[in-house]
Amino acid sequence: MSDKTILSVSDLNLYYGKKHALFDITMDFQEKEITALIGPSGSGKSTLLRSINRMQDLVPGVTITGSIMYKGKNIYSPNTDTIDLRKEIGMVFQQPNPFPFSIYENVVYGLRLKGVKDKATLDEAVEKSLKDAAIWEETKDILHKSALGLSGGQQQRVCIARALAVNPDIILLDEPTSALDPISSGKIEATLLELKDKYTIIIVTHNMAQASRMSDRTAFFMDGKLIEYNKTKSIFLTPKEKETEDYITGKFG
Ligand SMILES: Nc1ncnc2c1ncn2[C@@H]1O[C@H](COP(=O)(O)OP(=O)(O)OP(=O)(O)O)[C@@H](O)[C@H]1O
Repeated sequence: MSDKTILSVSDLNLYYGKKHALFDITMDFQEKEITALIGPSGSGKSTLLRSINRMQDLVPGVTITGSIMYKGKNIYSPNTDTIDLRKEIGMVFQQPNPFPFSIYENVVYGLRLKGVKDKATLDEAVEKSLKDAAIWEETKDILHKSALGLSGGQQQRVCIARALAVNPDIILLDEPTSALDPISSGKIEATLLELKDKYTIIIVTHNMAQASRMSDRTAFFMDGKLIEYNKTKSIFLTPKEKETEDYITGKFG
C-alpha cells in the first residue's frame, strides 16, 4: 500500500447466487488518479465498480467475501452507513439518468437529502458543481427548466454535477460515454481530466483509446479475475500477460 492509496481491495470474491463473478480481487486505488477498468463483456468490471460503493448489496442473492478498506475502515463492516458511503463514493451510470426535475433540483438532490435548506448554499453548490462538470455556460440561464430537455451529453454532465454536489472523495463511472456521440464523449473526457485534481476517479470503459488517453493506471479483467494492473503506459505498451496483449490489440473481446 502506498501513501496515496485511498482504497484497498483484498481477496474480494462475489457470487450472484451460485455464479462466482469475482475471484480473489486484490488491488489498491490511488488518490487523485484516474484508474480505468477494462476487459471483455462479462469480465466483472461493473460488478467490481458497484462493489466499491456497495451498490451490489442491492442485488438479491449476492454474497461477498473479502474486504475493501476506505479511510481505515472496511466498507463491508456491518457498521457502515451505506447512504453516507455513497455520498463519499458517488456513481455515474452508462445511460444519463437525470431525474424528471429541473437542472437545479437535479444538482441539489443529494444536498436536500442531507437536509441543506439554505438557498445561498444551494445556489453556490449548483454553480460550483455545474462549473466543475463543464456545463455551467450551457445551463446557467435555464437552471429551472427540466433536465430532460437537454441533449444526452449535457444530461450526462448534469449527472456528473449531481454526483459532485455532495462533495465526494471518489467518483465511480460505469461506461459514462458509451451512449454518447464522439463530441459529447470528448467533452466528458476533458471534464474528467480536469476533475482529477480534486477527485479520485474509477472508470469502466470498453474504449481502449479512451482508457489509454485518460487513465493513470489500468486494470485488465477476464472471467472475473484481475489479470494485470499497472500504469496505463505499461499496460498498453508493454503488457506482461498474453491475455492483456491479445485484448488490447483486438485479438478478442
Ligand atoms: N444481477 C446479476 N445476476 C446474476 N449474474 C450477474 C448479475 N450481474 C452480472 N452478472 C454476471 O456476472 C458476470 C460479470 O458481469 P459484469 O456486468 O460485472 O461484467 P462487465 O465486465 O461489467 O460486463 P460488460 O462490459 O458487458 O458491462 C457476468 O457473467 C454476468 O452475467
